[in-house]
Amino acid sequence: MIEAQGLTKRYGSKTAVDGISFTVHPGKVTGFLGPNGAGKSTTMRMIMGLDRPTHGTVTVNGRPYAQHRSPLTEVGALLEAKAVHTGRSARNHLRALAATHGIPDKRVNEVVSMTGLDAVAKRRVGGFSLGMGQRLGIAAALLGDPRTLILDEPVNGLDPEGVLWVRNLVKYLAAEGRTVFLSSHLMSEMALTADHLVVIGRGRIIADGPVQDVVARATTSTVRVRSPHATELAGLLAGPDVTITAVSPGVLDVHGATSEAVGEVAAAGRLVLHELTPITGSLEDAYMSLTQDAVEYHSGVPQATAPATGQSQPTSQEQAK
Ligand SMILES: Nc1ncnc2c1ncn2[C@@H]1O[C@H](COP(=O)(O)OP(=O)(O)OP(=O)(O)O)[C@@H](O)[C@H]1O
Repeated sequence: MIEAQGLTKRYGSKTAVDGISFTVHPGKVTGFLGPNGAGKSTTMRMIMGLDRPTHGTVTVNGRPYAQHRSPLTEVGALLEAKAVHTGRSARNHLRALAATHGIPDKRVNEVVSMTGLDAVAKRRVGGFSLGMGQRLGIAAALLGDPRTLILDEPVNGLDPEGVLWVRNLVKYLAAEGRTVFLSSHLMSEMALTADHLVVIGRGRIIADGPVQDVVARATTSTVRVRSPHATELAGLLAGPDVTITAVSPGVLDVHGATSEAVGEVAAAGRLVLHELTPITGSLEDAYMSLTQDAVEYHSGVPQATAPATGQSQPTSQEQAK
């Protein structure tokens, strides 16, 4: 478990983290989201005792990181994937790390296999690709078989197979009862991986809750309905809280009514429906809406005239979660 209370970090006049309080619970994957410069890495560094809070406290498994006798068995972290001795082989890098923490060599072989590094374990780390470096960083984080894992952008640079591997790995580790806290800018991936979200912007908490709640609160849901009697149906559905948009001939988007209500109105009016689909916003929609006032570094690229980015629900992947 990770518990932050009034956690604050100032660098000179810049407040990177501004009095945040949150708890990361075991048994779940908690995603840590926020725009560039929001304070995610600074928060993770404070959790790991690498930066001292200006105010407030943060504990891992009940104590500040530095007070753990055997920190590697408590917390494993991937903060800077390339922070390794580039002349060493991957296996020797892990062996050196294991030796200084009293971890047996056997565990090195286990994490090498777990992270798919068997074939390259003898190669010098200096020649590793970004993705291989990420795998090595994750192997190092797992070395102490820790109860808590902190992963800053673990899928950065990984190929699709690697992204899937990280997703399955962190879900497995959480299902074992571990605490998993990870950041990513890939919303679609986070939607598939995380159970819970902490969203920060300009150093402050913007949202903290189960993924579905965060998405539901920050997006509007729509019911897509297709009927040969669309005009008549629109007339029956009309009301002060209901907005109806004609998408194309015979297709309506209804805001302000549930799919059950739309279906019942259609049945009462004896109107045939060819489609009745609840459409919820995506995590990306929610994230954009939540962080719109917290983005410090705006790009100057004009927005594409995108259709509604909402997605049908539930998808087979979501059902499989
Ligand atoms: N050592 C430092 N000295 C001065 N300012 C810093 C330092 N580290 C971070 N900052 C500033 O603190 C703010 C938060 O940075 P941080 O790296 O924690 O953000 P982040 O959410 O991890 O961003 P990103 O998504 O880009 O990695 C930024 O404005 C950054 O410039």
